[in-house]
Amino acid sequence: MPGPSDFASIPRSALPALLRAAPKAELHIHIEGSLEPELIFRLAQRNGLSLPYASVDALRAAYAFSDLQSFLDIYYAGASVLLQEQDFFDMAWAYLERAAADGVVHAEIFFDPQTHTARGVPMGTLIQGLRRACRRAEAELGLSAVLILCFLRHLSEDEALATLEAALPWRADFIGVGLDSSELGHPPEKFARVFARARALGLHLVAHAGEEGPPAYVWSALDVLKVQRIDHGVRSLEDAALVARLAAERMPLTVCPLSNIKLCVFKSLAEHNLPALLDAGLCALVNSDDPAYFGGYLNDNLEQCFEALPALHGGHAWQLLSNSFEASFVAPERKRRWQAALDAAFQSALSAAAS
Ligand SMILES: Nc1ncnc2[nH]cnc12
Ligand SMILES: [Zn+2]
Repeated sequence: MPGPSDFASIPRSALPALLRAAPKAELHIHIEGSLEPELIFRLAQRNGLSLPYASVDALRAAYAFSDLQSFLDIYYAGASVLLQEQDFFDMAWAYLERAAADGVVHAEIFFDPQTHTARGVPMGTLIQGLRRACRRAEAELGLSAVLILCFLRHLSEDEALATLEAALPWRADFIGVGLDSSELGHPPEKFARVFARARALGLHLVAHAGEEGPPAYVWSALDVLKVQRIDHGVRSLEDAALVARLAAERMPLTVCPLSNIKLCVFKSLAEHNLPALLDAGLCALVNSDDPAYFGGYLNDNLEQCFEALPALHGGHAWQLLSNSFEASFVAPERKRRWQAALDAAFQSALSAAAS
C-alpha cells in the first residue's frame, strides 16, 4: 500500500485539480447545515411561513458568527421551515447532488431529530424524507449515504433517551448516534446512559468534542461514551498524553476547517492546526460541517486549506482522503475499492508530474 511520502513530490500546482477529482468520503455534515438560504425561502413560501428576513441576501448577511452558540441560534431558526417529508427530502437531495459533484462517494450524514420533533414534526416524517434521498443517491449518483442520529447536548439526557426510543421503529435507517449543539457546559459524560443504550443496540458512536470544549471532553467522549470517532477534536493538541492515545488508537478526528474559522476557533486558516494534527500521526480528515453557513462544501474546505497552509503537500492530501475512507463505517471490501481508486488518482498525478 502506498503511503504519504510517495506523493509528497506532487507539485502544489497540481493539488487543487487532484483534490477536486479524487474520490473521498464526508463523515461530518449536519444535514440541517446544508440548507441554503434560497431553499429556506422556498420552503418557507411552500409551507406558508414568514421569515424575519426580507430577502435571501438579508439572511445571508446575518451569517456573521462570534462563536458556536451565535451560529446555533440562527441554524435552529433556519431549520424551522422544515415541516413535510418532501422538505427533508429536498434538503438532503440538494446536499447529495452537491457532494457527488465534489467526488464524494460515501457520506455519513448527521441529523438532529429534536430540532424538528420539538416543533411537532413526527419522527417518521423526517427520517423517511432523509432516507428517500439517501436511497436515490445510491441509485442515481452512485453515492452511498447513511444517517447518524444526533442528540442535542443542551437538552437533558432523559430527552435524548426518549428521542432514541422514538426513533427505534426506524432503527434500520440510521447506523449510529452522535452528540452535537452547545459544547461548553455540556460534557460528554452527561450522556453516558443514552450512549450505553445505543451501544447495546449495535449502533456506531460518535460525538463532537474538543471543538470549543477542552481536551477533558475528548477524554470523556473516549472513556465514558466509548465513541469510535471524535467530531472536530482540534483542541486535543493541547494535551500531549491525549495526542499519544489518539494516535495509538488511530482514533479519527473529523476536522472542519472553514467551520473553525467562521466560529472563531482559529483566527484564520493560515493558523489552523491541520498540518500539526497530521504530522502528529492522527487520523484527521476534512469535512464541511454546515456548508450552507460556513461558506463552502468539502472541496472548498480542502482547496482553501491547501492554499492557506504551505506546510501541506501531496502526501498530506493523500493522507486526508485515505483517512476519510479508513474512518468510515463501511465494510472493509468497500474501503479497499475506494482506496484503490484514490491511490490510482494520486499515482497518475505523480506520473504526469514526472513526464
Ligand atoms: N459545528 C457544530 N458544533 C456543534 N453542533 C453543531 N450542530 C451543527 N453544527 C455544529
Ligand atoms: Zn458538527
